[in-house]
Amino acid sequence: MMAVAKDASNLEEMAQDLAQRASEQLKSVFLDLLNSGVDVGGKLLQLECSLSGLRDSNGASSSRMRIASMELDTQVSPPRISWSPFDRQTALTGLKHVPPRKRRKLTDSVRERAPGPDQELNKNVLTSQPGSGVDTALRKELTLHGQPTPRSTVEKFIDGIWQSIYSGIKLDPTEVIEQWQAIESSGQPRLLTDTETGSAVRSTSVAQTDFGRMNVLTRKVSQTSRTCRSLEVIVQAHWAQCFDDRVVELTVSLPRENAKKQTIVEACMDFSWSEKELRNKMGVWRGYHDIALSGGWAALVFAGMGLYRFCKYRSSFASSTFETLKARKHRFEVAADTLHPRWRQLLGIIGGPTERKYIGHPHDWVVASPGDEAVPLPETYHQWDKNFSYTHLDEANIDADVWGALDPRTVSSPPPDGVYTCDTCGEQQSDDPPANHCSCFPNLYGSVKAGPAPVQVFRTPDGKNNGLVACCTFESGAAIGEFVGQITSGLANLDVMVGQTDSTTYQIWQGREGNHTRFINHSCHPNSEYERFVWLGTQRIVLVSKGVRAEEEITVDYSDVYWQDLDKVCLCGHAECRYDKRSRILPIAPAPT
Ligand SMILES: C[S@@+](CC[C@H](N)C(=O)[O-])C[C@H]1O[C@@H](n2cnc3c(N)ncnc32)[C@H](O)[C@@H]1O
Repeated sequence: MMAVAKDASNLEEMAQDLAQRASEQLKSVFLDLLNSGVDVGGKLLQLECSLSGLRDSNGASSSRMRIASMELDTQVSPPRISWSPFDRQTALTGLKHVPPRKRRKLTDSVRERAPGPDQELNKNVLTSQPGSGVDTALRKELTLHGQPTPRSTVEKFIDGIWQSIYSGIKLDPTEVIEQWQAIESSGQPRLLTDTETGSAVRSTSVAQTDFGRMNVLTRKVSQTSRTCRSLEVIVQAHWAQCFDDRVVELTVSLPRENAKKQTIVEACMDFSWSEKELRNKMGVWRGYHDIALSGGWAALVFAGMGLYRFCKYRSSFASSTFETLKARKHRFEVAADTLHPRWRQLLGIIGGPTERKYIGHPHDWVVASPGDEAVPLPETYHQWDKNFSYTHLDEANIDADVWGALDPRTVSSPPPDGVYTCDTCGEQQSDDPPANHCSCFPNLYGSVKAGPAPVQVFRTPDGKNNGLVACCTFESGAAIGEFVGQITSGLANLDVMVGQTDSTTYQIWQGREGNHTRFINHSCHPNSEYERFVWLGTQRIVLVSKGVRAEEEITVDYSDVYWQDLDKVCLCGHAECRYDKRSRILPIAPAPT
């Protein structure tokens, strides 16, 4: 496959687009070849797509760029197809160098069953003592499980929806109204400060500078523009439905073809467009309509930048695409309703329902089987505890009855100069982002908070009750969350994490309060692991991805210590499961605590 670009500035965008489409087609070319029965003589075949630019931005002729490549190895049985994705860095500038990074990984047990009265509390699973089973983990940023992760166009489209729902930009129609009122009252565009709109004001003096004010204005205009764009696609999708309704209306007195023609003429008159222009737009708007119909309005409203292209080229418009979107409809709605409480008001413009369906914290809802509505979290524990409730915490809660004013996780007293240094990277740590230079887990510590982790509590189909599913990819080395709960001691016969510093042993219990890490199930082949980390002199337990794909269940190894005295069967389903054959087979996992 060869494509030619006239202008080098378009090359990269064109390459990305072609790479996406080519990668989907190359595989079927190879599969056709194999199915046709052609004898390729036990060879290694390579199929490559490249893009050539006639000249670069300086007018010089530019070289060929490899955008996709696939290998067919017929030396093995069955033949193996491997794929190299388009990588901008590789294609344009050579391989990006990612420096290895030292990490403290917990190689021993992480979760424990709190010992009963006859057991000793002596399993020091988390310890900051040197030489205690700590080793180094290297960060792999570009791969998952060491493999490139090809994503189909539909998967990328869905990724875009999740990223937009979880991005810091709130989709809120009141922003548009406030901006409009400000323009009306002063007769010209005016900067609304955060105080005027009731939002949190940044405490630093930067907020008072021209730059700070410009940041606020730019954010507001971006938000406004995004909201208007959402209104636009809602209206256009609804227009496609109204078009069909009008055709049906006219069909009462006209043959169907004539009715359609007349509807087009009516629309061309109102839009002042030629029929060709209208048909072009109609194709795209019908795409918006089909997305809203299958994935719900949230799928359309939060679709990322690729929406127009997705609907214009329609290369993925197959029934399977719409089934895929339909299966995620309620998942999108749970996230959209809880993170953007006012987004449904946008539907008011077409007379659609504006009432929120899912109220509360994103993890107050358990997403269920594809197509089913989400259920309130407490309901999923009623069979064990009719009064179940769960409080979502951002920070650990220290049990004052046990510890008083002391935080047992403290590993060092405040340095005389007040400056904490990271044990891992050696850089200065601070809760004040401009003063912080440690970027070990930037989504958890020291940076401006990026919002909640893109994960959902889901109903497992195999008897583990709930679990945690990733909405977006977590690259290997990325933090999924801190193990947050009640910092206590002396609990018995409950699931706890045991932590230990040089001087103290403590328990973290997530039974009634904590965060999303509480819902993570065990697997004998997990895709995440716990690492200990010290932030501002306090020990933290961080769940770190080993390469979690979007839509995959997040799992961790609870360890032998957890399972050894437990009368439970492991339901992880892995071929090398260590605890699937226990003395007693239970139909459903006992009450998670
Ligand atoms: C921390 S909770 C995990 C979330 C839990 N599934 C829930 O619904 O709340 C730990 C409990 O989940 C269940 N569980 C986790 N992993 C499991 C596995 N691989 N096999 C069986 N049960 C598991 C056990 O009941 C365990 O006590």
